[in-house]
Parts: sequence; C-alpha cells; structure tokens
Amino acid sequence: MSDPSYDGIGGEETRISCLGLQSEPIKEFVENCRQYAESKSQFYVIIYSRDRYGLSWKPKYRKPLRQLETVHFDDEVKTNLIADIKNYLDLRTKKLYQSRSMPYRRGYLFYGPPGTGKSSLSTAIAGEFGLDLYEVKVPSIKDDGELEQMFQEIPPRCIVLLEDIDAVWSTREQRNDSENTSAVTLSGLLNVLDGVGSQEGRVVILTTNKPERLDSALVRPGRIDFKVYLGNISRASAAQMFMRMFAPDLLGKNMMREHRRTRSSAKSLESGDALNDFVTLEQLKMLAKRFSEQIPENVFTPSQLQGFFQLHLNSAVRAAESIGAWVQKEMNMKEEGEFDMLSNST
Ligand SMILES: Nc1ncnc2c1ncn2[C@@H]1O[C@H](COP(=O)(O)OP(=O)(O)OP(=O)(O)O)[C@@H](O)[C@H]1O
Repeated sequence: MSDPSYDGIGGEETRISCLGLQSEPIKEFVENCRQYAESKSQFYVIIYSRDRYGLSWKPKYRKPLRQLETVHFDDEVKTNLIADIKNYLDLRTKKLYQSRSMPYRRGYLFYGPPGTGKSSLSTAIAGEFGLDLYEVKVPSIKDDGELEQMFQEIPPRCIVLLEDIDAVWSTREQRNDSENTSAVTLSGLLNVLDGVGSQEGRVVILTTNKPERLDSALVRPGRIDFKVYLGNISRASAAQMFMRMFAPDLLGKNMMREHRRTRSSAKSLESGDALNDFVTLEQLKMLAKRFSEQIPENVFTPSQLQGFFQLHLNSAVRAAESIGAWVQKEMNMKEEGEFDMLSNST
C-alpha cells in the first residue's frame, strides 16, 4: 500500500479482474468482501477525521469496540447517561420533538482532568449504539468557515466529538490574552451547534479540561443538555479496574486446576510468582479489596492507575503487593511537584 498510515478502511483503489466474459465471479467476490467487512465492522468503531489537507472527512482508524464497563466513573451517572442517549436516538423521540416544534438535537459535555476517560467514554458510546464517530479537534481548525464546512459534511445519526472546546475565544482581546491558538470563535461554534444539520439525530459530545473557561451561552440547555464529570478514580472504581485487569485470566481454568493440584491456593496467594494469576474468583475479589484500600480516594487519574497495571499484568498478587509503594512514590512526587522523567515506576 502506498500510504503508510493506511489501515484498510478506505481511500485506496483496488483493481479486480478475471479471465472470461462473465462478470458474475467478480460480483460474487465483491459481495463476499462486503459481507466480510460488515461482519468485522461490528467489532470496531470507525473514527473519521479530516484528511491531511483539511478538505474532506476520511475514516482515520478503526478502534476495537470498548465496553462501557471498561470506562470507570460514577455508576449512576453512567446509567443515566446511557438511558438519555438511548431515549434521544429512539425514533419515537424524534417524532415527539418534531410534533412539538423542538429542534431534534442533544448535546453532551464531558469535563474533567486529562486522562480521566473523556475520549474513551465517547468511543465506548459510539460502540454501544453502533454509530460512527467524527472527531473535531477544535484547536487545530483554521477558522469558522472550516468548522462550518466540516459540519455540513457530517452525516446524520453519528457521534460528533468536539475536543478541547475551551480553545474557542469570544473576543479578540481574549484571543490575544490566551495561550490557546484556535481560530474558531464562540459565535462560529454556536452557529454550527444550532445549525440545521445539527437537528438530524447527531449525538454531539463536547470535551474540556477547563470547564471554567466555557461561556455560559455555550453550556446553556439546548446546546448542552447533559454534563458528565470524569474525575480522579475512586476506591470502588479502582477495585473494578483491578477485577477487569485480572478476571480474564480466570478463563484459563484448566491451568488453574493444574496449578491447584500442585500448590495449595493459600500458598499461591502469598508467594507472588507468575503462576499466581490463576487464583480463584474469591481470591481475586480479596486481592481487589486489599488493592483498593491502599489507594487514596479520588487522587490518581484512571490513566495513572492503568500505567501501574501495565507493569504488573502478569500477577494480580504482585499488583496488590506493589500498590502501596507505588502510591507512596507518586504522592511524594506530587508533593514535590516533580515529573519523573528518568526512571520507570515500579
Ligand atoms: N475512567 C476511565 N476508566 C478506564 N480507563 C480510563 C479512564 N480514564 C482514562 N482511562 C485510560 O487512560 C487512557 C487515557 O484516557 P482518555 O484519552 O480517554 O482520557 P481523556 O480524559 O480523554 O484525556 P485528555 O483530556 O488528555 O484527552 C486510556 O488508555 C484509557 O483506557
């Protein structure tokens, strides 16, 4: 393939030919390819972004479906959010909106510190509802005209993810003062959010790390209808994350039985070698509890914790044993305002 970034989801030309005068074999071949692609697409979310010249939307990559259970935040908020989107996408809701002369659109704001799951949640929602996701990185848009053009070309019924929405500016002075460099104005943004195209069942998600910078006109109901705070990880979520990391290993049941034959499970919980992955579900739950109790409530981001797990994927026991030292080290660094550039965390 000529384009090194090409991952097989469009944009490449392929010529197919066969010997003889019949076109049937080619039609059959193309149909098989289509069915194959369709069967595969249910395992992926297609992410669209502007091509490198900013001229048209291109499928940028396929992300494997991410289950909503793998994005950890307040369970009640998650349930309400999913119910809200489901209700919005229901065609009966569309008719209700139309019969009451209300614009059929709904906006969502995901806000919180970096690394708390704003992008991950957007992708998980796209997978949950079988929608493509159109990614708009606000700081990299040239001007309001480009933003408008982009919105005109977005199809109905999809997710539009507007990232780093705080980068828009409302006055020239504000632009000069601010460190952000987007050329998109607040009025340009409001224009596309309120435009005719926005009434076609798109789920518009805005994300920001700096909600305090948002203009009240942007977040008023009708533009933002549902706000979700994604914050640092709670103990309960840390325990869930622990289970998610290690529970799949329980599937190796045969190995677990074999392991049990050779060692007592109590001994295996203590020794911390690689085979300790094959603990029972009950033991894993105990480890998750022990693990989460050592994590201070709402201090670390989920992505920080994910970084910790990446170092201990082989052993749930080791993860539970090492978390205390890791927490201590991270807390010390936080206090000293240090960024650990030289060593890897353990
Ligand atoms: N709430 C969460 N639950 C599970 N994993 C998370 C969560 N938050 C972050 N992660 C993990 O951390 C990484 C970064 O997450 P993500 O990009 O979604 O964060 P973000 O809030 O969008 O960050 P940014 O504001 O920097 O764009 C991902 O690999 C993701 O799996």
